[in-house]
Amino acid sequence: MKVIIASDHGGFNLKNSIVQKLQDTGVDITDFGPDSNDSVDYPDFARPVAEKVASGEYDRGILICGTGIGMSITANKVRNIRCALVHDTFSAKATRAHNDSNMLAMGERVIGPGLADDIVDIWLNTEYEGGRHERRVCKIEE
Ligand SMILES: O=C(CO)[C@H](O)[C@H](O)[C@H](O)COP(=O)(O)O
Repeated sequence: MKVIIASDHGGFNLKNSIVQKLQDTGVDITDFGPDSNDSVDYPDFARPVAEKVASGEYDRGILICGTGIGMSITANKVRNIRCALVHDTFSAKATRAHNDSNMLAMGERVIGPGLADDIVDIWLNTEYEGGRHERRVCKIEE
């Protein structure tokens, strides 16, 4: 699975710690940036990353800002993106199983790195259940 990640300045430290963790566990992770915690505008990172996931260049995308909200709002404007804003492990599992989410957004100012690592691990490793959920996901795309 090919994964791409980006942040703004508000999510810079959490992004780096997630990149390190995923690299250590052998995940194919691409860091889209930024490379410093200088102030940047989250749509400038969310949109291109969402487009790379929507095009199939990457299988999944992870976006981190201060709250995750601006990133998720932006990503969900790209067709075929289902970006879930998640700050708990139950939702991480549910959004993969039920929504087939292909992007994950989190806020560095909301949760700590330990919980974020657990969320990422669950989100990357939970399969979509299909079945009754397929009809609903299709309606989102329509
Ligand atoms: O988009 C956001 C809120 O929905 C993010 O939390 C941003 O990181 C935040 O707005 C950035 O705020 P700052 O005061 O410029 O650091």
